[in-house]
Amino acid sequence: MSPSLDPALAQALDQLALARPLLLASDYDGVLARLRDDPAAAVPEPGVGDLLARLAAVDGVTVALVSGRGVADLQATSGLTGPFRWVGSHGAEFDGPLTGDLAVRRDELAAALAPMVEAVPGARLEHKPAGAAVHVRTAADRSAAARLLADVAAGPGADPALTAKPGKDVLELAVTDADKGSALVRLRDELGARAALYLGDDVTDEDGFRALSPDGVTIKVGDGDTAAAHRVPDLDGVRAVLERLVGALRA
Ligand SMILES: O=P(O)(O)OC[C@H]1O[C@H](O[C@H]2O[C@H](CO)[C@@H](O)[C@H](O)[C@H]2O)[C@H](O)[C@@H](O)[C@@H]1O
Repeated sequence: MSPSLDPALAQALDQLALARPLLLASDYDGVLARLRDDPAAAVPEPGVGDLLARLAAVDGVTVALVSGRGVADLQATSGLTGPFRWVGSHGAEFDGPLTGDLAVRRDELAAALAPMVEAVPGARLEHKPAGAAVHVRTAADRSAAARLLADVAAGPGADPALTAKPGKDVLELAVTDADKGSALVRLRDELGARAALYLGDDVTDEDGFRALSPDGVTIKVGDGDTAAAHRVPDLDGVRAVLERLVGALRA
């Protein structure tokens, strides 16, 4: 059974459910899927895909997945197939895959990062559509892991043409300045949404929380400072939010 929600959040969700058009947006890793050592193993929590599909089937409701992952990776890893809006690469993939003109800078960036990552056992370089991410979750030497992230930030990451996207055991450098906040506002405006919700757990989700404040229902998953108006402790709390919305929308 899902945990009960804070009364203020429950009331905000019930109120939100009355609005049309309505945008329901969520981050993926750490929100809909538990964090794993292997990013390819981060599949949705049981039942979450069904809840999202039920919400997306309601007239006037759009469900959007807004992730740091590339859209192709997000679709393949999640296995989700609902009629969702897919926004990937922290907002850089909005209308489909990125065009080729960014590819050269992205590939040069990955080439510069590769020897730094190879020098730290367990660290991993992820090649992404709009940049490259240095992952240290599986680096056993935590000092070396922290040093690598600091060196990446101070070295290649100091290039003003790049945007740093810090996250959980990861530092991504992106060749665009897209962010989740701008993507959410664009989506909300395109839909003419009268109300919007965003669920997120990580640093890059704060752009989304700030962009939808003060009117949106913004929900931080887990601990830490946040600009979100509400909080749930974990992924069971996320399921409780989705279930509450399904009930309120009678989806
Ligand atoms: O914006 P999100 O949907 O939260 O995506 C953020 C990054 O998620 C992935 O990395 C994170 O999750 C992995 C799987 O649990 C974990 O191994 C890693 O330590 C986390 O940082 C993904 O690999 C990145 O591309 C996303 O940017």
